[in-house]
Amino acid sequence: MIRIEGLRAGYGGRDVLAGIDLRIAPGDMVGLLGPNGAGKTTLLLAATGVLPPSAGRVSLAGRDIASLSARERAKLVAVVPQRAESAGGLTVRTVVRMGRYPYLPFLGGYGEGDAAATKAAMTAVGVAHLADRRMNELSGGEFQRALTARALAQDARAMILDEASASLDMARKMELYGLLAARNAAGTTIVAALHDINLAALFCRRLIFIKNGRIEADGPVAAVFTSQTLSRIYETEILVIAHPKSGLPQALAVPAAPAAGAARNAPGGPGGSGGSGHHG
Ligand SMILES: Nc1ncnc2c1ncn2[C@@H]1O[C@H](COP(=O)(O)OP(=O)(O)OP(=O)(O)O)[C@@H](O)[C@H]1O
Repeated sequence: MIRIEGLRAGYGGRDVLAGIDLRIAPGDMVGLLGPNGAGKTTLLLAATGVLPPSAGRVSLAGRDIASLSARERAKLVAVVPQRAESAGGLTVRTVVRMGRYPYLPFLGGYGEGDAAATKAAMTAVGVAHLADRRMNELSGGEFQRALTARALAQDARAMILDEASASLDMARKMELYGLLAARNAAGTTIVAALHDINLAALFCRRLIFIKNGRIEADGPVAAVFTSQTLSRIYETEILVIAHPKSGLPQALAVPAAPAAGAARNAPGGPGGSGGSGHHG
């Protein structure tokens, strides 16, 4: 679905990506992980044709991205960007409906099918009740969900999400990734950059770790989500345990120095089981 060869890209003449080679198969669900400033957003911007590469090439569904029109590209890939665009005074419904533009007939307007797809997308991410609200009057999480609804309405073959869950609470994260997993089961390729490595381990099949503009680890969750790999990539001690319900790996960070709350909050400690918790 997405093929990246020798990709170098960056800003102001300085390359951030040091030559990335990557293939994402149709129907895969991939988590893109790595420390702050690693190059995840840069990779996604270059992979979607927003940031011109300084070297290498990107193809979508077998076609060079540079040869695709904006409409053709939009039918192949829908993007949920990390940086809040200025959607200003536009309503949520208007922004979500913009996802339908690749299907607009020549000189025609939006039809009933577009209205239905817009409504279905807003309902799916739980922003239907905000349809008439302006984008600049939304909370961070609502704003992110509106942009996700726009990408859903776009009904593209792949969805690329850059930190689309960053402002979401735990329940909304589960909802969003459950929704993405359902889309993926229906055939949509999903690539999501995120910092929540545990969320990635629960929902993605393949994890790609980027660090300093290079791929540091890449493989099925069970192969790469290990204490050794995570500790090396994030340069801090990380333990991996099995999720008690699903058995999937989950990470626990270990504070370098005893955490202030450790004694107080430990079972048996003054604030632990049996204690009332907050004393003064
Ligand atoms: N518009 C820009 N102009 C100049 N440098 C930039 C720009 N955007 C990003 N960078 C730099 O490029 C590098 C990679 O940034 P990028 O946003 O791709 O990282 P990231 O892995 O997505 O980080 P994060 O997890 O913090 O979002 C960083 O050093 C960053 O400072």
